[in-house]
Amino acid sequence: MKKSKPEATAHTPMMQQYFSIKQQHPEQLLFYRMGDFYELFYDDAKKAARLLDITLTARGQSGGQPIPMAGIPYHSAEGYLARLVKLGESVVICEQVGDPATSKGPVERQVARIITPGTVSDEALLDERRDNLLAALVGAEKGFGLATLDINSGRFVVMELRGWETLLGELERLAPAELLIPDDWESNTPIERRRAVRRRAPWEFDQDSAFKSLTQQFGTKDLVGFGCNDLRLGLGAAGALLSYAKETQRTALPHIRSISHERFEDSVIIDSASRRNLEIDQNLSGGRDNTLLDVLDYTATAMGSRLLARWLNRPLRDMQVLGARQDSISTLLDQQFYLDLQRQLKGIGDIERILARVALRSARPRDLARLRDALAALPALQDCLQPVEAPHLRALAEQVSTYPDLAELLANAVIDNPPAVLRDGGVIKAGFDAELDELQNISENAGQYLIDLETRERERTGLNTLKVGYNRVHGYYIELSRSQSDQAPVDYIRRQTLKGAERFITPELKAFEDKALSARSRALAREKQLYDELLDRLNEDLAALQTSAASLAEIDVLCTLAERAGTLDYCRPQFIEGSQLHINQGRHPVVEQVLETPFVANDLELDPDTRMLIITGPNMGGKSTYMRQTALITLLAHIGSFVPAAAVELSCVDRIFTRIGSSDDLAGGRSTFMVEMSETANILNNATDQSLVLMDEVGRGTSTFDGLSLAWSAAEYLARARAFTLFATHYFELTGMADTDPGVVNVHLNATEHNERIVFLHNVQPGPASQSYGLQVAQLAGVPRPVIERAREHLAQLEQQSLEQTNRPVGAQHQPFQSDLFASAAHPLVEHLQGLDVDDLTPRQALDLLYSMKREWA
Ligand SMILES: Nc1ncnc2c1ncn2[C@@H]1O[C@H](COP(=O)(O)OP(=O)(O)OP(=O)(O)O)[C@@H](O)[C@H]1O
Repeated sequence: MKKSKPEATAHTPMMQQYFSIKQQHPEQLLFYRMGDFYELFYDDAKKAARLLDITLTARGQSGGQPIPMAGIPYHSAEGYLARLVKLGESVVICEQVGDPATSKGPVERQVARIITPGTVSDEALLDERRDNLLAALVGAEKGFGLATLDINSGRFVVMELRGWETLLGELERLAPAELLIPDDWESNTPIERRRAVRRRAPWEFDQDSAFKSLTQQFGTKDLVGFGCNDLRLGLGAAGALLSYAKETQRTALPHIRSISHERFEDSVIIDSASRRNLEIDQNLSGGRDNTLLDVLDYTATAMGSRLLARWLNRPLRDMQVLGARQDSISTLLDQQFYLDLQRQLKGIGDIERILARVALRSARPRDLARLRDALAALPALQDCLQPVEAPHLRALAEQVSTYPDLAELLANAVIDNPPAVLRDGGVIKAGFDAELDELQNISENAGQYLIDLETRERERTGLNTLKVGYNRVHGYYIELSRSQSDQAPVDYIRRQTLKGAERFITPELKAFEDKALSARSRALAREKQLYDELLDRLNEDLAALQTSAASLAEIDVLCTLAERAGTLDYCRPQFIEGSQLHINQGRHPVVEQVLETPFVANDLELDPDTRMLIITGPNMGGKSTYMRQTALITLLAHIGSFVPAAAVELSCVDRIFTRIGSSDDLAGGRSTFMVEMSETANILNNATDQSLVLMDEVGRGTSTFDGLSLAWSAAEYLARARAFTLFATHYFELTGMADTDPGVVNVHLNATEHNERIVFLHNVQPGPASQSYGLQVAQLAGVPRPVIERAREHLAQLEQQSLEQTNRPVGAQHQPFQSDLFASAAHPLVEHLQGLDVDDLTPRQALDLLYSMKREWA
C-alpha cells in the first residue's frame, strides 16, 4: 500500500486543519480562532509579531518541530486589525463553527470573512472622513483600464486612460487603499512601489466574463445604460474588482447597483505634483491642517465631508452642474436656509456607510439606532427644505424623501442605547415581539419564582431548613439539612448529598429549570432572528435609502459652501465664454485664514491678448501666494463653489498645472532638479490654450546659466502654447519677454525699505520689480551679520564685473544681478535658441538639445 505523505501524517489533526485552510490563503495573515484567542502560526506569526509588536512564542510541536505562534485576544482584535489594515495587510478570519463539546478531533472551523485594506467596512477600521477605495488596473502605456469601488457606499466607477503620467496622477487623486493588478504585469513599473498591491490571476480581468458578472450584478441585459458597454480595458478592471469584493465579503453585495463611467476630459485635470503643491486635501507634510479642504470642511456629516473632498479632487467642466451648484449655494446663502439645514443634518450622521453595512449584513445594533435617529430627523429636515426654491435643491429634497414606516419600525424595535454588539442580546425593545418578551420574562423572573417556590415548599412541608438554590453543575435544587432530609416529601428526588445537607429536585423545579436555562439562549436566538428580519426589511428599501443618503450628503456640502461663502466673504464666480480670467481683489483662501495681519487682496487680468504674467519681486514678497490663490480660486470655481474674491469672471479651464517648490523624490531615485525638470516637461508636453499654468522659479535648482536658459525657453514655449501662465522668477532677464511678446506682461510684488528693514506690501503692481532685496530678506531670516556684510561685498563685485563686461551705463544701485547671456545677440547659444522651431521639438527634445549645446560650448 502506498504510504501517505510524511508531512501530512506528521502534523497533529488540528495543524492539518490549519494547513488545509492556510493553503487557500497563502498571502494573507490567517487569524485562527482558538477559544478566546486568534492565533497565528509559522511565518504569519513571525510577521504579525513584527508588525504588531506582540510576543512570538511556540505552541507545542507538530511534524517534529516547534510551531511559532503569536496570539491576539478575541476581544481586542479590532485594534490589531486596524493596524494591520493600515499597513496594507489582509487578514483572513477563521472562526470555530462546530461545538467543541461534541466535536471528535478539532472543532470545525470556517473562514468567516477576509479583511483587506480596500474592502473593510467595520467602522472602527475606517477613517470616517476619507473614502476607502479598492481599485483594479489593467492594460499598458497605450491604454489603461482603471476601476474603483467604495464598498462602504457601493460607488463603482470605471475609466480608461492613456500614459503612465496620467495614470499615476489618477492613482494619486484616488489614493486607493488596495490595488489589484494582473499577475502577468511586467514588474518594475511605478505601480509596484505602492502599498497593498495584489496580483490577481490574469483571467480575472477578462472582459467577456467581466461583462457577464457586471450585468448579473446589476440585473441588466447590457451596460449601455451606464455608458460602459463599449469599454474594454475598463470593464476588465471592473470585473476583477467585483470578483475580489465578492470573494472577500462572502455575502451578496446588493448595494452595488450601478457603475459610472468617468471621462477624463469631463474634469479639470490636475496632475499629482500640482495636486500636492496646491495642498488641496493634504498639506506638504501629509496632514490635513491648512489645506483647502480644512478651510472649507464645515460639513455636518462625515458623508458630506467625504463628498466635499471628492468634489475638490475632481473639479468639473460641466457648466450645467456647476451652475446648479452655484444657484443652490446662492439660495441657501441669501435666505440663510443653511443655518437650520445644517442643524438638522447633524442629526443624520453617516447613513451612507451604515446602509452599506446593512447591505453587507454587518450592521451593528448602534448602526440601526443611528439609522433610526436619522430617519426620525427627516421630516423636520424636509420642513426646512420646503421653502427652498432652487430647482437643484428641490430635486435633491425629493430624493431625500421620508420613510415613516421604517422610522416607526426602528423606533419600536431598537432600544434607545443598544450595546455595541448583538452577541449578548439586549437590542430589541420590550413590547416589539411577544415571543421574545415571554422568553425574557422567564429568565428575568427566575429569581422571584425561586423565592416564591421556597416560601410555598416551606409551608407545604413545614421544614424550616428548606432552601432553594442553584449551582452550575447540578442546576436548581431544594436543599434540606441532614436532620430534616428524611422528612422530604415523596415527590422530592435526591440529587446530591453533601456533608450536612441533601439536595433534591422536583418535577416542577426540573420543568422550570429547562425553561429558564433554555429561555436565555432562545431569547438570544429570537433576537438574532428579529435583527435579521430588520435587516431584511431595510434591504427592501436599500436603493431608495442610498439615493437619499447621497442627496443628503450633497445638501450638506452645498450648505457648507453657502456657510463658508457667507462667513468668509466669498463671491459667486461668473463663467464666461472664450479665454478669460479676471479676478478682482482675489485672496488666498488658506493664507488669509492663518495670517494675523490683514491679507492684501490682489487683482489679476488674463485674456486672449494677455496670456502670461512674469511675476518678479523680493523673496517673501507674495509671488507664490498670488499664483496659488489664482489656482485655488479657479479650482473652487470648478467645483461650483463661491471663491475668495470681490468678483471673478473666468472661462472653463482644462487643466491646472503647477511647478512650485523643490522637493526630491529620493525613493523614486530622482534628485530635486530632476523632479523639477520632469514636472516642467509634463507641463510643456500637456499645456493647452485652455490650461492654467503656474511656474514658480523654474531653473533655480541648477547653475545660473543653465537655469536661466531653461526658464526662459520654457516661458517662451508656454507663451506659444497660449496657456494662461503665471511665471514667477528671480531671473530678471525674463522680464524682457514683455518687450517682444505682447501677450506677456510684467507684474511685481512690491516692498519698501523702512529704517533699513524691508517691509513687504504684498501688492501686485504693473511692471517688473526694481529691487531684489535678497540680502535684506536673508538678514530678516537671521543670517549672521558678518555673512550679510560679506555678501554685500560679493554682490558689489559681481555687479561691477557685470557692468564692465557689458559696458552698460550704471543703473540703480540695487539693480539685481543680471546675467548677460541673453543680452548678447552674438552668443552662439542664444542664436541657436532663437533659431529653434520649438513647434517641431518636444520639450524633452528641447531640453536634451540645450544640454548637448551646453556640453559643446563648455
Ligand atoms: N497678499 C498677501 N497679503 C498678506 N500677506 C501675504 C500676502 N502674500 C504673501 N503674504 C505673506 O508673505 C509670505 C511669503 O509669501 P510667498 O511665499 O508668496 O512669497 P514669495 O514671493 O513666493 O517668496 P519666495 O520668492 O521666497 O518664494 C506668506 O507666507 C504670507 O505670510
